[in-house]
Amino acid sequence: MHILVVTAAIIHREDKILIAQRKSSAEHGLKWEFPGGKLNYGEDPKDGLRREIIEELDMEIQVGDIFEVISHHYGERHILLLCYHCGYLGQRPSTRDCQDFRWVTPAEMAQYDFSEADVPVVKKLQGIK
Ligand SMILES: Nc1nc2c([nH]c(=O)n2[C@H]2C[C@H](O)[C@@H](COP(=O)(O)OP(=O)(O)OP(=O)(O)O)O2)c(=O)[nH]1
Repeated sequence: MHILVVTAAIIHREDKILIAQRKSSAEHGLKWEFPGGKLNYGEDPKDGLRREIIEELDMEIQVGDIFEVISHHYGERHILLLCYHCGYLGQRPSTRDCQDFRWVTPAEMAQYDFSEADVPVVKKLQGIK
């Protein structure tokens, strides 16, 4: 048994945040999430997050301060989700390793089906934690 460390980016562009939809073939397929992924052994979390955003969206970001840390259990699977505020550097994202993406306001996130672990993150962004 071990904890899976996952980094996720809260990428701000004016009043909107980038959300991504998982591929239908992935676990939690078609759920919406904050883009990111699993941290590799020995990797700095901010470096890992920059790497994941390139792999997923083919885009460079500036990784800032931590926004929230979520400990969540999906059955036997325990994940530690590190969510960082990130700066948008102006590059257009692409669906390199995701189904879709959208720029949405925190209020608009209510219309999307997020992975369970993200629900408290969405609430915090909406200011209703
Ligand atoms: N990236 C990301 N993953 C999340 C979020 N919420 C959440 O429960 N997860 C879960 C889904 C997965 O079980 C795990 C992340 O795995 P992943 O499949 O995205 O990671 P990865 O890109 O490194 O995957 P892979 O190389 O193994 O295909 O964390 C979130 O907001 N962002």
